[in-house]
Amino acid sequence: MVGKKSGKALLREEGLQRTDNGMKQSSWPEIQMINQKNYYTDYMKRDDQHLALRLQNEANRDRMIRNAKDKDRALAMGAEGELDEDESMNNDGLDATKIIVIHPGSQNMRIGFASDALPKTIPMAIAEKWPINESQDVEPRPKRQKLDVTPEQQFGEEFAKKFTKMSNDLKVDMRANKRKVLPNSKELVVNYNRRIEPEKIPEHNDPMRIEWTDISKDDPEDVSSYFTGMEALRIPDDSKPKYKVHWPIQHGCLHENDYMSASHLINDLESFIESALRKELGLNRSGEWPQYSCVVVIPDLYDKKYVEQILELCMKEFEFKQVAFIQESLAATYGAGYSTACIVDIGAQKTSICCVEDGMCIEDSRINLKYGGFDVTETFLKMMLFDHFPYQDINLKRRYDFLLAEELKTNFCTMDQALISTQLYDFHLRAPNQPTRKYQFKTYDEVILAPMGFFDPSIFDNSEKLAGRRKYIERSYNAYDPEMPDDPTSAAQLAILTSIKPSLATTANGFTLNGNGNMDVATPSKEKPNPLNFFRNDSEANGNSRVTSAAGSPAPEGANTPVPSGPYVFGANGTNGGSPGPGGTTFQFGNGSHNSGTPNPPPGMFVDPLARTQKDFANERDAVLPIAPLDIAINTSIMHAVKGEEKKTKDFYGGIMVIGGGAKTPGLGPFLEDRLKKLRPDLAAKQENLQVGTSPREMDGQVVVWKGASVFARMKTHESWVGPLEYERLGSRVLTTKVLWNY
Ligand SMILES: Nc1ncnc2c1ncn2[C@@H]1O[C@H](COP(=O)(O)OP(=O)(O)OP(=O)(O)O)[C@@H](O)[C@H]1O
Repeated sequence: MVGKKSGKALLREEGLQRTDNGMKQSSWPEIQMINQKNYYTDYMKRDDQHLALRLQNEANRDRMIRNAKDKDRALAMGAEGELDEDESMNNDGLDATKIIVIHPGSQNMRIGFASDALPKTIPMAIAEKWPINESQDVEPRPKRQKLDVTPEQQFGEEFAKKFTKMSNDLKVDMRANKRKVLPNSKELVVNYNRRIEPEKIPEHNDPMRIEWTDISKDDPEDVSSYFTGMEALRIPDDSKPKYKVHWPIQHGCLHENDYMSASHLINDLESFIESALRKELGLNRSGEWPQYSCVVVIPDLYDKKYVEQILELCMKEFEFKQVAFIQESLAATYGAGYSTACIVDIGAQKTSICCVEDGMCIEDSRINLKYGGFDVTETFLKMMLFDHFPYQDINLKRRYDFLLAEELKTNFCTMDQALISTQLYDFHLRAPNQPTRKYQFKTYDEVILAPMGFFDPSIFDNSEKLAGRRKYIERSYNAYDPEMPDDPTSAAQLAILTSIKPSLATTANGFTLNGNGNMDVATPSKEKPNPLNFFRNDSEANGNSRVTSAAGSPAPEGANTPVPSGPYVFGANGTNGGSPGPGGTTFQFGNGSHNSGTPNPPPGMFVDPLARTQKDFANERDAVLPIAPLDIAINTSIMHAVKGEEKKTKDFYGGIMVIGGGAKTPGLGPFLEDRLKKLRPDLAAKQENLQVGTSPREMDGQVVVWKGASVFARMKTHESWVGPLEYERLGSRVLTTKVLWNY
């Protein structure tokens, strides 16, 4: 029987093709069928796509066979059940005492076994014999603009103005908070400090005298020997022979500016880790290292070349059994035991912010700012020197002065307004081969204004933070397209950079990103709009001023493109309900930006031939120093994480965790919370909607990342380990299948 379609079915079919007014029913693009004749895919055809899986399966099979054999043996011996799972797992390299966890940092490296409760912390410094030491090599820090002038003049007019303004603003704020403000506190401090002469104490009478590093056992002719950590920092500056201290990592990146060649830098990194393995972990014989697995913590916005370099060191030099990587923020959530949080990690020279949800970093929320606790130390000294600090010769490039300055900052800086009054303190200056000198000095608002730099980073000296970057080590490019930079970037980071350099809002290929994160087609070059118009139209027209003039950040090109100045205001009148869009000044930039940072133009669209290439765009982006007030940066990060979802907004604002050494500044948490509440008054009403906390269970905020990495190291379920066989076959390409995120 020949079937007939029902009337309804016929109508339905017709309806799909046309409607009464002849228009299509859906605006979804029609997807053409793939022509099977010409169809090609390399999915699961390349070695790197299935090698990891194959090796994993082989390992599982071996383990099952081994377990079965063990069970048979146990049965034969009549001891069934005695073999517990943990015991059998020990054979698979998951014995925590055989896993090394390393967290390198700009100032400190943390290292330990995954079984340790706490890591060892070592200053990440290495000293080698050198014709001159570091304080002779570069000018003193804080950088004095003029010498032989009064202390108030030595840092230049701009600093003087800025410091005075911050001082006045603080007074106003303190009065508004009903705190006592005496009119002459500053004069009292200055008058006291300028009169002080140090009291000399003979070294043998100083009970706290420092044991300087004994270099007599180091052969002066042996150029390959070195000291690391505190030993390096305690080598007398005037030693014979002289030593120079290098810091292989600065601002969270390889410190190219400190070296004459890439190989020297990498050698130092290797020597530093090697010395930590020997001295701190007691693994003296290199023959032992292949028995150990290693987990390395890397930044959220890492440089691929850096990760690949570490992988190479671990595989080829240390010959570890296997290596795994974890990102800092993710590790922090493991350490704290949270599944969802906004992690704010204030280190020595970088601050990273990232929203983590269900065990994954939200890629577009990652932000990496180039400031941290070291900037507070330097600024505190600058402010104290300005106020006639009695030890005017202090120089952060001298080892003993650096240690002293860190001590002063840690002991006296606070963000608690209640503690701000004229205070009398003392310190001991201990320098090698000199009598100890005891100084007294007074402080007033310097102790709070220096850490307030986190919220007004133009007070920091940002002038040389990008110096020497990519001097030797090029950025990473896509293996199949050598013109396509492929270091990870994020929409939130780009928003920060764009707020400093608005021309970055135009992507490579000439596409302008609008406030919705969509691309506007570029007009031909002659009529190409000034990129700043984008901001004027979308932001300033809405009454939101934007953009900072963060000191040290390059200004946009062209005299006719002035940087709009003024405070950062994100969100419409500060009440943007978490949805970035044209109404606010939060910008959401394209999807899939983790690859190149800029979306590719949609097919068929006009591409301006004169527009920048992806490489130009990356160059331009890399030339901008990412600096923004901490509260603004957190807001930007969360906005890019939640993409307008109200529940998520509350989850992240309600779970901000500040960690890292810089976050130990007393009063920082409540101060930050207060600032965020002013930025987001819509969330401020309920305490649980906006909360800033530190690491739980009184865990030291400096080690929570390491702790989390050690938890990760002990997990039996993840498949992130890279073994020598995979590395030998695939090289660094193995990371694509082995890390938890898009590599
Ligand atoms: N109690 C404290 N109060 C204030 N600051 C502190 C305190 N303890 C440590 N710091 C500061 O913390 C910083 C070091 O922090 P941390 O060890 O987290 O940095 P890092 O991991 O080496 O750096 P980065 O994250 O930049 O790579 C230093 O600037 C130090 O002065």
